[in-house]
Amino acid sequence: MRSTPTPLVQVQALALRHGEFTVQRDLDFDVRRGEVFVIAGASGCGKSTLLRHLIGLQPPAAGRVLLDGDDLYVGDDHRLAALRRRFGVMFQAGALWSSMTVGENLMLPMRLHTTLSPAAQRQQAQFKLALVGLDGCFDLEPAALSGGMRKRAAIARSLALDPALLFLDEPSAGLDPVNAARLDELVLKLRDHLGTTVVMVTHEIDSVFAVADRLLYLDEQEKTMTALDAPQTLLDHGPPRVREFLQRGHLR
Ligand SMILES: Nc1ncnc2c1ncn2[C@@H]1O[C@H](COP(=O)(O)OP(=O)(O)OP(=O)(O)O)[C@@H](O)[C@H]1O
Repeated sequence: MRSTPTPLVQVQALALRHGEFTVQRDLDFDVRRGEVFVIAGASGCGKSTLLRHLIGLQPPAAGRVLLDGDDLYVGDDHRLAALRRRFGVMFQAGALWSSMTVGENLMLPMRLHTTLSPAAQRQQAQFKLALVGLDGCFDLEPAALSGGMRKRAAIARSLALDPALLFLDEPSAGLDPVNAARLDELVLKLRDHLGTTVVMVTHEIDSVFAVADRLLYLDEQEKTMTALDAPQTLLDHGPPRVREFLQRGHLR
């Protein structure tokens, strides 16, 4: 009998609080290997707070977050740092160090966390830049890139250590439709060509339908998750507030 692999991320009875204020409670879900998993919901429902819990930045008020079966919040900072090296993160601002070239930005995590030679680091950085469609940008300053290019460079940097799991916070925020669509294509490329599992927060409904295998809906009024399924299934058969949320963008 074959045993099922442990889900990459397991969230169990998780409660999110800021001080006394409960943002969300009773969150129970798994992120499966190789899927694009989108976290969605109305503004202020707790998407960013959940993301912070998933990447080891905010210990839960209750419940657990497991990465590959390992509890993120058990043990010392050293252990947490080692667990965090297993995934990549691109924050909303997608900030790169402005004092370094794009290539140096990509090489920095390798310099800090690997034993690769400088030549190998350079080769890896160039490979990652090509992957996100930024060949030839290695020696540029980040300021010379457009907004969409900067986001893609930030994604390339989050891939520096070849993570199996990538967290993206609002990757297409502030981008025009063409660049937003390019970013969606990149997310699908990472999933389909590299087998990367992607957990993504987004407000963009078009993007949800373009990339999400499953969507987790955090309900602001119920203060818990009220849906987890494929976007089209939720559009057709989800709870009323989730259908309304998805229709708003989808019928534009
Ligand atoms: N550091 C904090 N201290 C206290 N309350 C906070 C803090 N950060 C967020 N909150 C509150 O927690 C709730 C959830 O915020 P969060 O930013 O996670 O929501 P969100 O769904 O990501 O919102 P948005 O879609 O607008 O980015 C909100 O009511 C917010 O005001």
